[in-house]
Amino acid sequence: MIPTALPEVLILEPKVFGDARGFFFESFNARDFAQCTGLDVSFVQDNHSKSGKGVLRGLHYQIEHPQGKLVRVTQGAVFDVAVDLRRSSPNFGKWEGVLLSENNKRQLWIPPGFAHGFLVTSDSAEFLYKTTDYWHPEHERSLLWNDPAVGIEWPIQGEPLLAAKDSAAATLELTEVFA
Ligand SMILES: Cc1cn([C@H]2C[C@H](O)[C@@H](COP(=O)(O)OP(=O)(O)O[C@H]3O[C@@H](C)C(=O)[C@@H](O)[C@H]3O)O2)c(=O)[nH]c1=O
Repeated sequence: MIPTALPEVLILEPKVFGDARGFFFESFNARDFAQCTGLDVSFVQDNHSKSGKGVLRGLHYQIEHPQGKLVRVTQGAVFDVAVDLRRSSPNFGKWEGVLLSENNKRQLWIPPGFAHGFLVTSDSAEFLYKTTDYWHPEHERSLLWNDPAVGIEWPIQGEPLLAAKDSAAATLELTEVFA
């Protein structure tokens, strides 16, 4: 496990077994996850998306039923970002960005209370993640990806491809946050 600048956001690197056939690794093991993170969480939903180069999804969170997310990339590469939205946190409004790719096989743990998003930096990317709570569309919120008050340094020149809801997302000043 590799810590990040945001102490609750963790990078996990699975042990990959390569041989003449290809590779094998345990992409999730509940006992190892609990042991190496010290967390007692259970995952209830798995999601899978595919996106083209320059697509930016996020920055998403649920203001009620907040989800912890364990995210990874099985094809291509993304710049994955978490933003601490807990007002009481010393890191409120701070972000962390990590390259996740099919090659490095890194996984990122994003706890409840954080917004999450990613930018596809390869021609396309398949993105898989586990969540600790179910999707509650009525509680979904989007933080504006390029809010200067957050200042995420996205590795992009020009404009990303966004969903309408993400183009119209709220800034940190105006969005609902966690206590
Ligand atoms: C998130 C979600 C969406 N959907 C549906 C709703 C919609 O018709 C379609 C696409 O949804 P979205 O546009 O919200 O997909 P997307 O923009 O990929 O949303 C995801 O973004 C990343 C960054 C996250 O962190 C996730 O939690 C999630 O918010 O899928 C579900 O059925 N279940 C779900 O859990």
